[in-house]
Amino acid sequence: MSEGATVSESAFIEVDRVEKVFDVRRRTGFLRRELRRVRAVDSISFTVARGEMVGYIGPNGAGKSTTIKMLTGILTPSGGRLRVAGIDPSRERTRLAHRIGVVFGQRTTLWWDLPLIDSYRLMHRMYRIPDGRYRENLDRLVELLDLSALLEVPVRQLSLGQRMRGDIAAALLHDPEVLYLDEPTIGLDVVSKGRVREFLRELNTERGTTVLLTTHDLQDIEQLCSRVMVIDHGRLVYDGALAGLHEAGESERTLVVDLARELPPVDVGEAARVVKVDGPRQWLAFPAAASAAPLVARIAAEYPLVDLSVREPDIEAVIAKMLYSTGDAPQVPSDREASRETVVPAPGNS
Ligand SMILES: Nc1ncnc2c1ncn2[C@@H]1O[C@H](COP(=O)(O)OP(=O)(O)OP(=O)(O)O)[C@@H](O)[C@H]1O
Repeated sequence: MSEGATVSESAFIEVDRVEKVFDVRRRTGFLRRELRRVRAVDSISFTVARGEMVGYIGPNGAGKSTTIKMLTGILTPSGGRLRVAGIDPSRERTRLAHRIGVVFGQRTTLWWDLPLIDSYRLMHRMYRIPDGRYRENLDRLVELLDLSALLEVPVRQLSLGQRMRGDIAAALLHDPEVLYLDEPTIGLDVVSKGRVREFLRELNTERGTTVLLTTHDLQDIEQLCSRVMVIDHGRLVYDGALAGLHEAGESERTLVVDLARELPPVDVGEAARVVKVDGPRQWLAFPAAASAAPLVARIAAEYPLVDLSVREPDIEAVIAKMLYSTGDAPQVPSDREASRETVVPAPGNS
C-alpha cells in the first residue's frame, strides 16, 4: 500500500490543539534565577488540504516560526497532535524531509562559498534524488527561475533576489509535496517579488504543491492565497478569506490621485474620504474589501485625473485593527502577554 493511501487529502497538514512551551531562565538578582514558561503556541488547531496555498500571518513574536519549526520536525510540540502527509514530524523527521521543502527568507540553505550549482549537486546526493529526476527538475527550475547565468557564481556574490530564487530552487529539487515559505519576498525589489510570486503560483497550479506562506507583505497573500490564518500571542485568531480579514479589521486602502491642478478635496460621497491634500495630490481612504475600479472611474469622469496609485494596508495594521475591533477582553495583547508567561519555581534557586 502506498503511503499516500492513508493520508487524508483534505487534512494533508493536520494540527490539533498543538502547544509549544519554552522554559526560559532569567537572572533576577546576583544569585537568583527565575524560570519563566513562555507559551509560544497555545492550543492551535487547523487543517490544510493537499494543493492549498495558505497564508500564515501575525505580528512579531506571534508564534509563526515556532509553528513552522514544529511542522518540519525541528521542534517537538509540548502537547497536541501534528501530522504532515500522514507523518509525525518530530518522530520521523528524516522521512518527512523527503516530502517537504523549506525556504527561510532571512537565512540561506545554500553553501555560502560554493557556486550555486555545487549546492544543488550536494542536495542531489543528500536527498538521494534519482539522476534523471534531478536533471529534469534542475533544468525546469533553472529555466523558470532564470538561474542559468548564476549557476557558476558563488552564493555570497548573489544579490538578495538572486539568492532567494536560488534557495527556492534548492527547496524544490526533490519534488516536495509541501513547501513552507518563511518571508520569501523580504527585502526584494518589486520586479523580483513579482517573479517569485509568479513562480509560486505556477508551482501550485501545475504541480499541486501545498504551500504554507509566512509573510509581512499583504500583497504576497493577496496575490497567492485564497485563505489566510492569523496567529497572535500563540493563538489562532482568524482562519478564512483575506476579504473577511479586511472586513473584520475594517481596514482601508489608500488611493493616491494626482490631479491636473490644486483643487479642493474631491467629493465621491460614501465611497471614500480624503485624508490628506498636498498641492495637486490627494489621498483617499476606502474600504480594503471594496474594489478600487468604480472609485477610479468616478474620479476620472468628474476630475482632471493625471495619475494614480493604490496603497495597501500593511499586515500589522490590519491585524491590530481586527484584534482591537473585536472588543474581546482576552484578546487585548497586554492581558494575553501576562497569561502567556508564567513564573515557575526554578530548581537550584538560592
Ligand atoms: N527557543 C526559544 N526559547 C525561548 N523562547 C522562544 C524560543 N523560540 C521562540 N520563543 C518565543 O516564542 C514566542 C514566539 O516566537 P516565534 O519566533 O514563533 O514568533 P514569530 O511569529 O515567528 O515572530 P517573527 O515574525 O518576529 O519572526 C516569542 O515570544 C519568542 O520569544
